[in-house]
Amino acid sequence: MIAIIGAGKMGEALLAGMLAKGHAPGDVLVTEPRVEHAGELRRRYGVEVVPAQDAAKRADTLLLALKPQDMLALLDEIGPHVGTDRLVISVAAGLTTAVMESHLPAGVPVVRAMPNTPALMGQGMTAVAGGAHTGAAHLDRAEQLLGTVGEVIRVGEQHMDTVTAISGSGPAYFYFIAETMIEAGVAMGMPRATAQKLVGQTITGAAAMLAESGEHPVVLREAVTSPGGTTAAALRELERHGVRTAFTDAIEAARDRSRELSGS
Ligand SMILES: NC(=O)C1=CN([C@@H]2O[C@H](COP(=O)(O)OP(=O)(O)OC[C@H]3O[C@@H](n4cnc5c(N)ncnc54)[C@H](O)[C@@H]3O)[C@@H](O)[C@H]2O)C=CC1
Ligand SMILES: O=C(O)[C@@H]1CCC=N1
Repeated sequence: MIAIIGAGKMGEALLAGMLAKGHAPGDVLVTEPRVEHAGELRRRYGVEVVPAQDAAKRADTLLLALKPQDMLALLDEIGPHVGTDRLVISVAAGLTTAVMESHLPAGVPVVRAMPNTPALMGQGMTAVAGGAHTGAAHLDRAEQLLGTVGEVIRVGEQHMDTVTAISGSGPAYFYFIAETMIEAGVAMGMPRATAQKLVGQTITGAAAMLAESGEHPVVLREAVTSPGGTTAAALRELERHGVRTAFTDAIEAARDRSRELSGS
């Protein structure tokens, strides 16, 4: 039995993705304190919504998807019901396995995972790192579970704040670019629906080329950039406005915020 504790944006994406990939609703418990949302989850997915302590007593794998700021109080609440035969997987940004372990009984295995919202479409990217009490079987279990909603890689925990900044937050950067491109088209007089279609399929096509060609993005970009043409004119403006530096600084800020959240 799996329990998803905290079914907000990320928890619900994982829930929906897992059910779509064949997990039976009867094998998944959910804890969600927002009463109205809990009712919606019951109706939409046919899962049982229970208090956190019940979820902790009944499930062998606990997938924690609360905000980092709420996590330690939750661990203190469920800790007495979590034995060393369970697996705790947290997707919270920043929180280290060591901090979480210190709020659970000694020896409870904790995996720190960082998924992203495309998990909802079975296209997630998740990185996992083990803590002091996780063995190969625990990481295999986490990888198998999160692998139902996309790809999984294992990293050393020292890389998890960088993972969070790149792939955890990453979808938002692409949505930001998409939004900006759509607005540019609209500003030039194009109907919004047309701009949205052009941008959506351009991102999908570019992503497919990147994924399937195996080429470095620089090579793919050069193939778009005709000598003396439109792309060169556009890229010159992006460089003039420091967009490359802005992205690097943005990703560093996300990494630093993730580190700060470890003290939640
Ligand atoms: N949104 C995203 O793209 C990603 C989020 N995460 C992580 O997922 C976690 C949740 O983030 P979001 O889903 O964005 O936030 P959210 O605010 O949408 O979801 C948090 C959920 O936890 C529930 N909750 C609050 N207290 C609770 C308690 N005591 N017991 C059970 N549930 C409780 C809330 O009602 C809410 O539904 C965070 O730790 C975040 O770092 C990780 C990867 C990506
Ligand atoms: O914004 C956040 O803090 C979470 C973690 C990664 C994506 N969303």
